[in-house]
Amino acid sequence: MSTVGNSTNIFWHECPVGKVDRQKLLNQQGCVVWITGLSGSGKSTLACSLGRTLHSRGKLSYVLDGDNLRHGLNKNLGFSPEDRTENIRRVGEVAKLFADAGLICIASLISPYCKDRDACRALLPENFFEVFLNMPLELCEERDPKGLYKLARAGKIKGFTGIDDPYEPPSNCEIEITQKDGICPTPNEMAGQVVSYLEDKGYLEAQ
Ligand SMILES: Nc1ncnc2c1ncn2[C@@H]1O[C@H](COP(=O)(O)OS(=O)(=O)O)[C@@H](OP(=O)(O)O)[C@H]1O
Ligand SMILES: Nc1ncnc2c1ncn2[C@@H]1O[C@H](COP(=O)(O)OP(=O)(O)O)[C@@H](O)[C@H]1O
Repeated sequence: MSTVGNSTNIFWHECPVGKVDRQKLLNQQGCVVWITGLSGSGKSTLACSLGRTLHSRGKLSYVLDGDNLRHGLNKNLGFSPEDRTENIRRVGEVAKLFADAGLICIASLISPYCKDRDACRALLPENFFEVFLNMPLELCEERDPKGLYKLARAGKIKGFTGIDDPYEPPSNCEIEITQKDGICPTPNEMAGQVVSYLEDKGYLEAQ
């Protein structure tokens, strides 16, 4: 019997079919690929390209996209530091469940604070891979596909990441994607970098 947070008198139930059984079924290993970066850095593009590449190789993945989750699970959260922390905490817990289900879970959120990303990593230390989409603010702002940077510069959105809210770059990420000679890798190339990493680590086959 345990007490966890505000939950008292609770019990953990084990099921006879476990993560290893599910991984055998899927011929892959469950993990979390956590993509962090500024708005407009290409997180959703990479997440979709990675999902497509894995799918074409017969690997089961699922994308948890920050913007999308804010339409449902996280619709009661805004962009204050406390709400962003709660947003990341919830997605970290959901990602952990997907990884336990045996899936390659691709989480794609700005996740601007190191401590929040580190807390997610601590939920599954062996199977958490942080991908830093390290694109310059100038490029993200030039892309501005939703016009949000323009609104933030005009003071019409307050607390916008990179403008008047901080983005803390990771110091311990597994994969960093950057421009080379001022050129951004294509979505396919970005996905390829992540797939190669997963393949080298043996995640694309059962244990
Ligand atoms: N103030 C502010 N700052 C940053 N982003 C903002 C803000 N307001 C709205 N948006 C839109 O919300 C998307 C980011 O949601 P996330 O859940 O990834 O953010 S966070 O991780 O909680 O910081 C982000 O999507 P992406 O552009 O895909 O990153 C924006 O479309
Ligand atoms: N590797 C890339 N090369 C060229 N354009 C890109 C690349 N990745 C993303 N983009 C473009 O940049 C914009 C922002 O990408 P998006 O994936 O929506 O970023 P984020 O999810 O980080 O906000 C989109 O218009 C997208 O088509």
